[in-house]
Amino acid sequence: MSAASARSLGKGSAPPGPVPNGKIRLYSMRFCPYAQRILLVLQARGIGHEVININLKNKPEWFFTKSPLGLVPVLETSQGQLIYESNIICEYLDEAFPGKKLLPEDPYEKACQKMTLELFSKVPSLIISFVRGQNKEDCSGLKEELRKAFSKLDEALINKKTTFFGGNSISMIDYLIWPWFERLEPLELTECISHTPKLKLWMTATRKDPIVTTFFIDPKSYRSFFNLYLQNSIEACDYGL
Ligand SMILES: N[C@@H](CCC(=O)N[C@@H](CSCC(=O)c1ccc([N+](=O)[O-])cc1)C(=O)NCC(=O)O)C(=O)O
Repeated sequence: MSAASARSLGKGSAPPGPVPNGKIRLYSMRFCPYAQRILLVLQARGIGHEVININLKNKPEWFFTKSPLGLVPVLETSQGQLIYESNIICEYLDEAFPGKKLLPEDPYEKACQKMTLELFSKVPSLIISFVRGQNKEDCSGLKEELRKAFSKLDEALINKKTTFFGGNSISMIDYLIWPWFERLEPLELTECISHTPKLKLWMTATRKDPIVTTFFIDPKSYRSFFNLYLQNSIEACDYGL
């Protein structure tokens, strides 16, 4: 369905042609947690797509015509429409394509998923600060902030009394937050979930989801990627290919 594992395009590459009819295109990067959200949703919804990986350390000149901030992920439709910001892309995909939705129809249940996303909202910046600060500074403050955010998510699961955040089957909110949980082990941050038993059970259940399994990357590859990324190596985005 896609070429999610293709080498990335960099400076000097030819701009890609229009998106074929009946397809949708994702501009991605293999180790990007935000882009992983989109891959999970595309796969879960069975949406035919293609993937173009972007070398974020050597961006093609044309990429800024697709993404005003030069960030992945970006979605492009066959009508040339461009959509960026991972939350917005996921909601668009869920609405634009027929079939069983990942977001609930019920307005209250939908609001609950958005509130859970708010509880999670500090986690990506805390984790990236930890990645950047590792080996250089005392990260105990960041870890404490992460533990607090994870406690809130644990409480949400306790109150809901379900395996997943939206009920007893996996749904949009689980896919939106999972990519950062996948990175806890390679970053040696699992101690930050030691006090959250329900969240740990959620992680185990989510890790077993066949779609999550399809896009799972092993801890060693993440570590190698992070090392190269922090050195600003132009090989980082293609690590392992
Ligand atoms: N709101 C946006 C954020 C998008 C974003 O920031 N994209 C990064 C790529 S992600 C940066 C990255 O590679 C990375 C790797 C690992 C981890 N982690 O383990 O937590 C976090 C981030 C980027 O393109 N960046 C390009 C650029 O900055 O020039 C959205 O929701 O779409």
